[in-house]
Amino acid sequence: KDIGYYSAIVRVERLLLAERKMVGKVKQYISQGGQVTGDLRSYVDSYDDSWLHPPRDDPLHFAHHPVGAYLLIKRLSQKHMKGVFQQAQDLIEKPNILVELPDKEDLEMSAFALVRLQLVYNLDINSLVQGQVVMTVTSPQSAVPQHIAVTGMEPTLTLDLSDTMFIGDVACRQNDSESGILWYNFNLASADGLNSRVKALSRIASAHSKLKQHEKAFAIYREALELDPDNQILYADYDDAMRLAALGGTAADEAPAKLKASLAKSRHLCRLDVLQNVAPRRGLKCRYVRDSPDLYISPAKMEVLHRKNPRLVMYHDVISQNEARTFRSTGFPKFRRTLALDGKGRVYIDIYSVSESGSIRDKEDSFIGKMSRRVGHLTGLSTGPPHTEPMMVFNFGLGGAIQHHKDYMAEAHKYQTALDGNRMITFLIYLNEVEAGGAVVFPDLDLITPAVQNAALMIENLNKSGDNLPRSQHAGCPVLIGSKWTAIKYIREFGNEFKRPCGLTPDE
Ligand SMILES: O=C(O)CCC(=O)C(=O)O
Ligand SMILES: [Fe+2]
Repeated sequence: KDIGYYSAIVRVERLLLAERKMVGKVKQYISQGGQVTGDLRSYVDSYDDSWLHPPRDDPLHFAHHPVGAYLLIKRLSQKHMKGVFQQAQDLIEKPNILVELPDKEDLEMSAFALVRLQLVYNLDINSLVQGQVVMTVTSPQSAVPQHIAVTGMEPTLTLDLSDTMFIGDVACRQNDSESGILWYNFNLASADGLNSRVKALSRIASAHSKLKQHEKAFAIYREALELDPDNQILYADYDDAMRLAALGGTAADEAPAKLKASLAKSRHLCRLDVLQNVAPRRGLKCRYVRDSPDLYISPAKMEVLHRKNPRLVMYHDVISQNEARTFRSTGFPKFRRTLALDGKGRVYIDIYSVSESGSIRDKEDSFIGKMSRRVGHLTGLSTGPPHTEPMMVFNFGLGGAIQHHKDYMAEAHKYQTALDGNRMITFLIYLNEVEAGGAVVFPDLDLITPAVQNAALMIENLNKSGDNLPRSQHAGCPVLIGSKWTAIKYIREFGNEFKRPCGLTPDE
């Protein structure tokens, strides 16, 4: 599937609105004495009315909250919902509310988004099941972990034991058994009877077995068998685990070690960003630049974040609120799942990098052409033909992020860059404000760049001699609350030989 509800939050927003509209209309119809089928009736009756009245400052709040988005997708991915929506549509005729409903993959991947967010931000699962986003922070100074609330409690956004069990199962299926155990442990701690206790234990044991922690797995199977000595399935599972251990491993490969290690590189910066923003943001240091004649009338406000190797500059107010909106609506119809590029120049889906994006050439759209030229004016570089990449517009998905990477093409697939030269400069424009998460971080520089609406981040990927700057590697932190939109213009080397000539020394 190349689009999905989990891979762009804007789709969840639209789903939320479609559902809200449908429920409102049906309730009105019923209150006027209209008759509806049982399915439709029980659906609107069980719809939580507080979802009809979101907080005034964020009408899309339930799509912007990770638990809200998960619950919405869960509710509407149930098989009978298609029929329910069809019935509602027949009653109402106009306006058209029928939308493509989420499917099993959307549900699975929105559960996995919760796994990722929990992992990256060290979220407290006991709080998350009550709709509260709370980070667990362990500091060297104190033995007791501290809890820092990012959002308040939300009684309408609660997860039950079947949700946490499902989320644990999804984590294990996506080869993150360590996270799976955390979620199952919640079930174990909240088990209210023998059956649920045994069920949680057997899931935990099987996860340990997958992680090749065989002794631990055996001990937990034995604990479960003591509670439920006649459970034949448990015996069979225990047997399987012993056979696997004897064979020296498991059939399924616990693969994400590499992915998780790469995640760990930027994780502490992502956590720090959210923690800093719980406290008031620090003041910014700006200066005005007039590097190009086009900027004499309206100079750009420029903030140097890193002087060299690589040079990183934040330009403030490069677009207006209206232009940000036009960017978003121009990009959306072209959206497809963003693919990652491996070291050999092949594309693949990275389950830890979730966004959708679309690319638009300057010639295709006059607004985009105008924005490209503005990027040219701001950077003093050529963004026009013949050597240019189309503008890219992104919206991140649930827990959407981008794993750390370098924007230039490495040696291995230089052939891809032969026509236009390598990606010399990345110009990243923030099209909205993200409530929590979504910062761009530079692990080698220990630097967090905040997402500031209408501002742009300029990243130098190559030095003036065209050498790669590996310290430019960066990651986009997972979106914790809100929705993240960006536009990116990658500026190539060719066509800019005279605008950005070699420096006086090779390392400039
Ligand atoms: O938007 C972000 O957070 C970073 C995106 C990025 O680095 C890229 O697409 O090259
Ligand atoms: Fe990048």
